[in-house]
Parts: sequence; C-alpha cells; structure tokens
Amino acid sequence: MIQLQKVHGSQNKFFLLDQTQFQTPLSKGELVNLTQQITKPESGLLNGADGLLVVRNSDHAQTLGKMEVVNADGSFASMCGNGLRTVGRYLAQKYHKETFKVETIQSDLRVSCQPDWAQKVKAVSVEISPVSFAATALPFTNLGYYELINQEVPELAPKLKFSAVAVPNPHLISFVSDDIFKSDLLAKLGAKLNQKNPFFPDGVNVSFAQVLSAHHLFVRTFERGVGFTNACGTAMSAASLIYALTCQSMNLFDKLLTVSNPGGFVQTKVHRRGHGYWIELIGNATITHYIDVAESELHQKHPDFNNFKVTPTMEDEVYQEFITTHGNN
Ligand SMILES: N[C@@H](CCC[C@H](N)C(=O)O)C(=O)O
Repeated sequence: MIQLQKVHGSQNKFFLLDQTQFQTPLSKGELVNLTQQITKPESGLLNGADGLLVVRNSDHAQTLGKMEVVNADGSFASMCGNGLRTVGRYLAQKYHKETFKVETIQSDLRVSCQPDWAQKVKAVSVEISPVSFAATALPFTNLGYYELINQEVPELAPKLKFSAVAVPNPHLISFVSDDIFKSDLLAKLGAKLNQKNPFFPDGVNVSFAQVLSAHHLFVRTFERGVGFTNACGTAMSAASLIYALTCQSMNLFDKLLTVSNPGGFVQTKVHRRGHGYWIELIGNATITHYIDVAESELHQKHPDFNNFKVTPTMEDEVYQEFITTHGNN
C-alpha cells in the first residue's frame, strides 16, 4: 500500500506523494496523468487541489529528499514555497530532524521546523532562492527591458507598475490600488499571460499586492498552471522582495513582514546575500488527510477513487479556527 497525504500551506492545497514507497515508481507520464485526475475541483479526489508534490531520495549533501512540483494542468514548476513547507514537515517527521535541506530543481534549500503557531498548527520556515531579475531567467521578451522593477508596462496594463522576478519560478507583481485589486484585471491578465502570448512564452504567476501597513502586505495570485489560488508562497516571497527594494528608505531587509492572502497569512524576511537576495518564508504546514491506496491503483489511467481509503486528520478544522481568531488581513 502507498500512503498519500492531502496538505496545505495557507490553503494552497496539494497531494503529497513519496515515490520512495513504490516498488515501481510512477513514470513522468503517470505522474502527470495522476495529477490531472486527482486535482480536478469537481471530479477529483477530495475536491481536488492545486497540484502534486512528489518526494524522492536525494544524494546531495545535507538534504533529506528531493521535491518536484506538478501543477494541476500537468506542467512542472521549478519551485513551490507553500509546498516546500509541507514537504519539509513530511521529511522532518520521516527522518526525525528539525533542520535540513531539500533538493529542488535549481538548488538545495534550507528548511527548519518552527514552534507550532497553535496546538496542531505546525509551522515551517523555508528558504526561497535563487533570485534573478534577468529577462532570460523568467523568461520575458518584447517588453523593451532586460529587467523589470517597478516600471510602467502599457503592453500589460495602462498606468500600473510591474516587477518581474524569478525565485526561481517566474513572478509578475504589481502593487495596486483598492479599485484595481477588486476589479477583474488580475483574472484577465493572468489568463492572457498564461496562454500563447508575445511577452511570457512559458507563462508567469501574476500577483496583485497591497500595502496594509508598514510591515503587512496582502497578495492575491493567478498561478501559472492552476488559475486563482488561495495563496502562492513564492509570490508572497517575491512581493516582499519587491516591497523591500522599492521602499529602501523603510529599511525592510531582515525585518519580519506579514503577508496575508485569501487562505490565511505567512511571514517573510527578505535578506541580502552577496550581490543578491534570498527570502525566508514561514507559515503553516497542515496535513488534512491521509490516503491509503494500492500501488497498482496509482498506475491506472483512470484510478477509481472508491478504492482510496481516506482518513481525515482534523488539522484543517483547527487551522480554520486559528485563522478566524487571528484573521487573514
Ligand atoms: N503555489 C506555489 C507555486 C506553484 C508553482 C507555480 N504554479 C508555477 O508554475 O510556477 C507556491 O506556493 O510557491
């Protein structure tokens, strides 16, 4: 039998699958198919999710495992901040360690277990890096810039200022007014830049941010490969970095910021490293269900969800209560 988990970070929901449990690990095609089957909002497993987090062994120094991220549409992402916290919790429990690294597509990232935010609200801190502003890293083209930091880009939307940053997955961020935040512009821009378009050939995660107070942001994200999500950890990290860079006089580096989102909130700290930056992302890592299923079922083109034994944990109920008490904005 194989045990899957259903997990979330700020209600950015995933299934987590440890490939080391398998006698015959799922092939790339099988992982894509499984992700597309189980993440569908209506007909998927447990009302679907935003993607699948795949755990594998790693032979890199100080790492406890490797994380791969499959978006709901079957595309692969180079990073996932909310997902890495839940993979961090999974590996911490598996190997009884509190501080370690996890291999991701571009780099080995630090993970450290934090004191619980409340009883049964586990918290984990993860490193978000490497950071690049280069047009070639996202990539973006035809916008007349090699880097985009707080620039007006009429090709994308009139009057708004945009920043583009890879952390290392690609993000386009704009700090916007209340009117724009409440409008349908994010839905339109997110959809436009995640289909064939002349500017972001690989698509891009698009976020609108607002400053609620000096150390408090709100970020809403239209995710590449997913659509609207309750929260995107790398987007909140990227928005924190852009905020620190564009408000240098506030000296926000190394300071704790709170970033609220429709699914809760996280904390971030933006750090300098040499000539570059990295971001610390701290937030909940919640297991909502354990799911036991025969290995053979997961190799099926159309797995039968009646054969999946689902055990809820009650952690989500506690998380919801925590968010109701502490608010998300
Ligand atoms: N929700 C994630 C990001 C997932 C990847 C993204 N959809 C992409 O394709 O880059 C996060 O918490 O960072």
